[in-house]
Order: sequence, then C-alpha cells, then structure tokens
Amino acid sequence: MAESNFVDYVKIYCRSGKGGRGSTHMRREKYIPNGGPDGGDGGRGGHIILRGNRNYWTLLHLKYERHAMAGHGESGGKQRSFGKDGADKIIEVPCGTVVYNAETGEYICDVTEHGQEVMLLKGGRGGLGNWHFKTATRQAPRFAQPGEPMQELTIIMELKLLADVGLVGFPNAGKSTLLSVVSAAKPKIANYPFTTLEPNLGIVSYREGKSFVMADIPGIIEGASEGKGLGLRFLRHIERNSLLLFMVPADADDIKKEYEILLNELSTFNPEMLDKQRVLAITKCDMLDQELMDEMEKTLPENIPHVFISSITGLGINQLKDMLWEELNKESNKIESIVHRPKDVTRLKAELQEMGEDEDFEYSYEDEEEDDEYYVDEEDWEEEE
Ligand SMILES: Nc1nc2c(ncn2[C@@H]2O[C@H](COP(=O)(O)OP(=O)(O)OP(=O)(O)O)[C@@H](O)[C@H]2O)c(=O)[nH]1
Ligand SMILES: [Mg+2]
Repeated sequence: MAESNFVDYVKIYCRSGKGGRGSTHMRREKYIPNGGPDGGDGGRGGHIILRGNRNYWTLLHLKYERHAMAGHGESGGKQRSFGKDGADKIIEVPCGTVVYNAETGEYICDVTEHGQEVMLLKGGRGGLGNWHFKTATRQAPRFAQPGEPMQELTIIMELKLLADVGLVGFPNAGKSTLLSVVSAAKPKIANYPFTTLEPNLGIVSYREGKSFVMADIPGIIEGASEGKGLGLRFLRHIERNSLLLFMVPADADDIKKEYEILLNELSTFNPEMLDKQRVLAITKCDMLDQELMDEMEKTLPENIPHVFISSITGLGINQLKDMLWEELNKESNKIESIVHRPKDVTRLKAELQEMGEDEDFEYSYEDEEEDDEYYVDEEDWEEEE
C-alpha cells in the first residue's frame, strides 16, 4: 500500500526520567571544620505526559518518533542545593487517541479533549540529600538517598475519530458524494468500489450556525470483520460516533439484506455498535420515481428511521439533516457510552505487522551511569577552600 498520511496507529517506547540522587556533601569551611551534612536533594525525573491537541487530526507526527524519553533529575549539590528536575516529555496527540499497553493489550487511557493531560509515566522522585538525616551525632549521615528509578512502557496509540455521524455502507453506495454535498470536504468520488481508502471528516452546517461532524470511511463488505476488503482497520473510527448513518443505494438487489449484512459486520467487530442510534438513507433516488419509492417503502427494514435521498438532485437532503440533528440531540445518544476492552494481543500484533510497525525499539543504556545505592561521592568529602 502506498505511503499514507492518514496514520491512526503508532507504537512508541516511553521512558520517564529517574530521580537525581541526594548529595552526601559534608560542610567543611575554613572556620567551620565540622559543619555537618549539607548535601541537597536530587531533582525529580521528567514525566511522560500525553496532551490532547485539536490541531492534530492524525498520529502522523508520531509515526517516526518511535520513542519518547524524559530527562533525568540532576543530583543534589553542596550547601543544600537542589538538583534540577528532568525535563518532562509531552506527547501531543489528536483528540480521540486511545492508548494500550503494547505487550499485554491492556487499555491504559484515552485523550478526548483539547488541552487534556494524562500522566502516562511518572518521573522518579529525587533522593533526599544527607542534610535531612542530620542527627545529634552529626557525623552519622555519610549517605543520601538515591533517586527513584525511571519507568518504561511500550504503548500502542490508536486514533478513533471523534465525529458525530459515521457513514456506513458498501463501497460505491455514495457515502463520499453525500459528504461532499453537505460539507466543504472534497473527498475523492468515483464509480468504482474502494474509491475511499482513508477516512474523511467534514463539518456539516445546520440551521442557525449549528453544525456537526460527519465521518466518511472506506466501504464495508461482507466479511470485513474478518479482514476482507479494507477490513476492520477503519471500523474503529465509527466506534466513537454517536450516530450511524447506513447508506444503501436504491439499485441494490435487496436493501434489507444489504442493511443486515452491514449491521452484522459491525456487531461482529464490536457488539456495542448495536447500541448506537441508526438512520437508514436510501441513496441515488434520482433513479426512482415516486411510485417506485412507495413500492420500496414496504420492503425496508423495520425499527430504523429511513429517508430517500439523492446527492445529485438534493432530494431528501434537508430532511436527512433534520433527522440526524434530532437524533444527535437526544440525551440517550450522547457519546461516552464506549467501553474500552483490552486489545486482543494476537490481533494487535497482526495489525502492527501489517503496518510495518512491529520492530521493537532497542534502547541502549550505554550512556547512563548506574546509580549506586547509598552512593558516596568522594569529591563531596573533599575539603573546601
Ligand atoms: N445517480 C446518482 N449517482 C450517485 C449519487 N451519489 C453518488 N453517486 C455515484 O455513485 C458512485 C460512487 O459514489 P461515491 O460517493 O464515490 O461512493 P462511496 O460510497 O464513497 O464509495 P467507496 O469510497 O468506494 O466506498 C459515483 O459514480 C457517484 O457519482 C446519487 O445521489 N445519484
Ligand atoms: Mg468513498
């Protein structure tokens, strides 16, 4: 597959900073021969923090990152001086990013709002300098605390677009065409299946300056949940939608059957998809006359509101927008009902391999000096001028 700019999946090795060690310095000035311990505290190691940023729409900027490392805390110094804290590493992510543990598939957190910050890995606390351990005997504290160790974690970040309405349909159903007439988005449209290879988002303006976001995803075919066609790779982008708009063309052999196949694929992917509100649009109705529509009406699936539309003539488009808006504003259809289950690790691995993301990041500890517990720096004991 060609190199794509729509990146919704990345694997990153993360490491927080370790805490700086406390100093064991002894105060020895000219006229104060036994000044006692005055070693300062080590600095805190840097955190790894995720921050939601609405200016990002994909994870592309993280694709080649591969690792995120925060700075280590510096050691404490003489005269109770504190070591500097290690620099935090902030990873900016688009809203709708879900984070999993790459080894276990366990769900860790998600970032849904602009400016929202999630502490992924805490930096180690700095060790206390020996002045804290001053006792009556003064001489005692020839040690200070080491800093707390760093933490490591390899994560998978997955983007789930945060659109209000998700378009669900077989290839060629007219999904992209609809998006292009109700929003300013300019998706590719053509008379062959799988024209759309990546999700497109559009803002649909409604009356009085109100608007909602619509996501056009690649077409779904029977067996998609087992990997057929473009497979389930893009289904996750409609997991977050509060409303699903099913689209079946008027010239389909059996509208009801096509609808059921789509529904079945979604529920195989994630049974919670069935909890979402649905609307059915019969597309390309410029090919029908009123008589045919009345006839067709009787064969449609029950329990789902439907509308006949044509993106070409504009038939039913306003009615469709009204229906979508009404459904979106029902209290029962607010999002956040989504339950995060752990990822199936084998599936995760397969997905990663498919994306060429499965090489493990090797981290070298070569440049790092080891913290010796109760480390005593000889220099600290030298007499000063
Ligand atoms: N007559 C008619 N043709 C339409 C209408 N809407 C879309 N089409 C045609 O149907 C074909 C497929 O349209 P697309 O919008 O690309 O379909 P899609 O569902 O996005 O297809 P994939 O991206 O392949 O999943 C194109 O040739 C469109 O011109 C319509 O309302 N009436
Ligand atoms: Mg399309």
